[in-house]
Amino acid sequence: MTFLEKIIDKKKQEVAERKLQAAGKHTRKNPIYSLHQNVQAADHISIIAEIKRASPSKGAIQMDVDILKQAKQYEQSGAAAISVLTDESFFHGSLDDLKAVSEAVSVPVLCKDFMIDEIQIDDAKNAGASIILLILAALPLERFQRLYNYATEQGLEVLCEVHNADELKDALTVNPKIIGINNRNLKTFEVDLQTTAELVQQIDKGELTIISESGMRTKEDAELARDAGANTILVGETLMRSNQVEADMQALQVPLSSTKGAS
Ligand SMILES: O=P(O)(O)OC[C@@H](O)[C@@H](O)c1c[nH]c2ccccc12
Repeated sequence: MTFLEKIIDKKKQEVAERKLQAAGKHTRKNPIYSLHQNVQAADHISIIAEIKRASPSKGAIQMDVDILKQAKQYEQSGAAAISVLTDESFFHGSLDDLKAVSEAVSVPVLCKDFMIDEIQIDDAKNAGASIILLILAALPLERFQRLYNYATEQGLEVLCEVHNADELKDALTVNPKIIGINNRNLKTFEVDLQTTAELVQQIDKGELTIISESGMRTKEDAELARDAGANTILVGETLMRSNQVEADMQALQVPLSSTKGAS
């Protein structure tokens, strides 16, 4: 069984238990913000900065992080959105984290979880998310399409995450505005930044938000993503371990017009 399969099995149990509880009260306090608009307006690579205490591939990253302090630093450093891991069992996050962050900042917040059911989308919206994640590797095509439509009907943006050409082809069936290319294979945890370059070629970019996700550490990595054709990067571990978040984010926000070939 791959890790992704283990996570999805557990998620199915959690969703079944969740459905036995009463519907969540509508306690959302913040408006919905648009990542896509932020990205289109920027003249540099946009950053989705992630709050991630731990992960199955890395174990503990920063368990005792002050998430509000971290989120505000991300916002002040120009984050186009903030990603909050909400999975409890494998990533030590929660919807309470997402709610706290959403109420503390004025940028869109991405609910980073393994979505398999509409009820998770309702809960994410209720907690303050502006964007949800749908992972093609974790969903049959028809389920992906339904969840995509459901989330957009709720006014949320959807990050459609792919890792190979087949998943990309499936994602494109919904005409997504936001495509994330995960450089980390969620089945093997291997990271290869070339994944972005290989898959971007197969997208008619137009006005899409194209995110290179995972394994971003340096300015050179951001330049590689940009030169491949991405306009956004999603950065977790590097920023969680950084003791100079603002400087690191500055360095990663490389200008969008590549200077390649200029004399
Ligand atoms: O910490 P990194 O290598 O910067 O990666 C961030 C992000 O891409 C990663 O957390 C991620 C990408 N897709 C996911 C799906 C589920 C959980 C986590 C993820």
